[in-house]
Amino acid sequence: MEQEIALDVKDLRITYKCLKSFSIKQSLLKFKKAKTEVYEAVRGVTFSLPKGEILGIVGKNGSGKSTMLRAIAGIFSPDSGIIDLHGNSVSLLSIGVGFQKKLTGRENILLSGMLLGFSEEQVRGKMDEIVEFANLGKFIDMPVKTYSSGMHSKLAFSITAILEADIILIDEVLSVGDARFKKKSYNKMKELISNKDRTVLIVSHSAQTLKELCTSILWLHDGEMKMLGDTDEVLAAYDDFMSK
Ligand SMILES: Nc1ncnc2c1ncn2[C@@H]1O[C@H](COP(=O)(O)OP(=O)(O)OP(=O)(O)O)[C@@H](O)[C@H]1O
Repeated sequence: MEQEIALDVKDLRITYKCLKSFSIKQSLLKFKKAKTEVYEAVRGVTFSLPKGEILGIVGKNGSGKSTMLRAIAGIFSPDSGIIDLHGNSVSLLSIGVGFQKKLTGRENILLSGMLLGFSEEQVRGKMDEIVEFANLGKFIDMPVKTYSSGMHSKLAFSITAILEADIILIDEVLSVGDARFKKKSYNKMKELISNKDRTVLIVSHSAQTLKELCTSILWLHDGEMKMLGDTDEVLAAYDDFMSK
């Protein structure tokens, strides 16, 4: 029987446009416009992920891992290429992804949940479970700007983990939080992954985590695909490359 595909990524290209460093004084004097510099962070990435697979993504710093996950999550559009979610819901678990700082944790749960595509009723129905998992005490009713980075990621993790999208994107988040939360989130992650209908993409620098969780690995290098395949094989080649 043919495997059902959860996610197709075809010839994905993502560029960042930044202002070239220039002197404001000079450009004002010469009436020159600041030039933009284009940087291709993801170049021609193509893969298909069957439903239920857990794909690990490795690559040295700056190789395009987070950029690719953010595009798959729909946070920004690629310059070209196709991301086909085959009708699946997707959510990104990442430390850097923003909450509304002036709103409380509880208000952010509602907002984030609805941004993920859940109805207000669905999010309210899961509210107590999310609040309990996040275990932030009185901080849950305080503005997120008062949170430490660990508390921030606890809230982010709890929202994504309890609301359970079809495709979950995890960006290095398992390595943050205090020891107790780390263990709890790791176990929750394993529980989520054990659902055969759920498809997961995990960016991590921990070979041990990837070995334990993943069914295959994609290695990105300078925005391009260097290798895609069996977990042990790709991790061994990557380890060899990084230790040179
Ligand atoms: N907002 C941005 N503007 C300009 N360039 C950016 C921006 N964000 C990332 N980049 C560049 O794009 C490239 C890919 O960055 P990305 O964060 O996707 O890499 P990564 O593989 O996730 O790295 P890391 O392992 O350090 O988290 C890097 O060279 C980075 O400097």
